[in-house]
Amino acid sequence: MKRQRVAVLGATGSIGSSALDVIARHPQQLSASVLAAGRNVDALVALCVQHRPAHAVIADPALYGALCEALRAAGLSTHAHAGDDALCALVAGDACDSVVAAIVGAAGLDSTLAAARAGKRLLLANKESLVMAGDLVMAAARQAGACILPIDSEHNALFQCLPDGRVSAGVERLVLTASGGPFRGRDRASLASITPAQAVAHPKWSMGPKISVDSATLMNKGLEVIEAHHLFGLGNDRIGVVVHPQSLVHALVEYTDGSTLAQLGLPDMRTALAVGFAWPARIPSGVPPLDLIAHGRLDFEEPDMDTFACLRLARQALDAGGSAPTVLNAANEVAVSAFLQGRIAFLSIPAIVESALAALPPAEIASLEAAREADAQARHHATQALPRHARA
Ligand SMILES: NC(=O)C1=CN([C@@H]2O[C@H](COP(=O)(O)OP(=O)(O)OC[C@H]3O[C@@H](n4cnc5c(N)ncnc54)[C@H](OP(=O)(O)O)[C@@H]3O)[C@@H](O)[C@H]2O)C=CC1
Ligand SMILES: CC(=O)[C@@H](O)[C@H](O)COP(=O)(O)O
Ligand SMILES: [Mn+2]
Repeated sequence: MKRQRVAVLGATGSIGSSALDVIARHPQQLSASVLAAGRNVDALVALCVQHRPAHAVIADPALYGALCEALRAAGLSTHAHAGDDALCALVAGDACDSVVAAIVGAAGLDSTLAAARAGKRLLLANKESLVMAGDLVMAAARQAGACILPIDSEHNALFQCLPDGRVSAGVERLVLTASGGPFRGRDRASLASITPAQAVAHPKWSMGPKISVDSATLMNKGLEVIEAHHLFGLGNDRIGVVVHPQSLVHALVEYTDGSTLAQLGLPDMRTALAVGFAWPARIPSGVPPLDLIAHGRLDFEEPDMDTFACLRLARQALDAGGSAPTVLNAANEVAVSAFLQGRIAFLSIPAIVESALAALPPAEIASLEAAREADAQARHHATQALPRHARA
């Protein structure tokens, strides 16, 4: 494996931390050459002290001075940058060979697209960019010859279970597993008083707050169905979801001959990241092997789409096509953020997403501008809806 210089976008987050852990295990093969974060200068500089990247990027331009000063105070020669344009230029330029796209939300779209357009090895965790503008990202990667390595655990699992990571003749169906989240088995009435702290307490995975809430509403699985559609080119009807509370089987591929191939492993994202860095080779990730005897059992059940309406809404958006998934994603981001701030109730999340989808008919997404416009309209609609859902 050639030594890769890696840009880690979202370095201060959960995926960023797992990626840096794997990189640090392989100093001969991997180095972190660019580290990027949103607003957390202290955490970013602490990572720079540890990993000595050539470049550090803070998204908020108002924090550029603070970043320069903190790097200087730490005695580092790391070059400071600020803003999305600077990040996209670094991602597309000679500073890195591969890019871990792990910024949370639609904020990750431009840098993901920049990596795809520049033909980089793209370790894609930021599922929202595919939901928002999947046709554009996939087309850009195809045109530039960028290799997309799915990092989302289910899609990484599918990639591993498919020959050459692609759907070809003989593949019948893809099946994503879902943990069911912290409220699996609960009825709708019991979800009315859920607090942010309860919603982010994922039973199996340690993740950032936004994706943790998405797992609790099952929106995460809905986003993942759309993500799988773009990555593997199959329709809604050939992408199944099965609840598997142990989170040990990450996804399955059903073949026409009756075979089902599955990928199993402990719920630790370092495995998917190691696959992304090394594929088609394999490198140690720090994750221990799965001891099936110790775990004892694997359970599977149907998802409850009446109680957890977000999965149903995401499937409807995929069927509606055009801007509907973009609207779904943007309205969900606004609603989840308001929920995390304690401004709206847990059950208002699907209500706000549903109302945005109903209010904004699907439009064609033929350009990045069209995706941005649909995203902005949905954010506006969802933001306007917040006062009607305000908690007493
Ligand atoms: N965590 C997981 O196990 C998994 C995550 N994913 C996906 O990976 C992505 C990251 O998730 P996760 O690591 O959990 O999230 P976290 O909340 O833990 O981390 C988010 C990262 O994004 C940065 N960030 C936030 N806003 C901006 C912005 N406007 N511009 C640039 N950077 C920004 C944050 O920087 P700062 O610290 O400065 O705010 C932080 O580094 C998401 O798309 C998620 O869906 C997919 C599968 C599994
Ligand atoms: C680790 C990962 O890939 C997450 O997306 C995970 O799938 C979340 O778990 P849920 O199955 O509860 O959504
Ligand atoms: Mn996932």
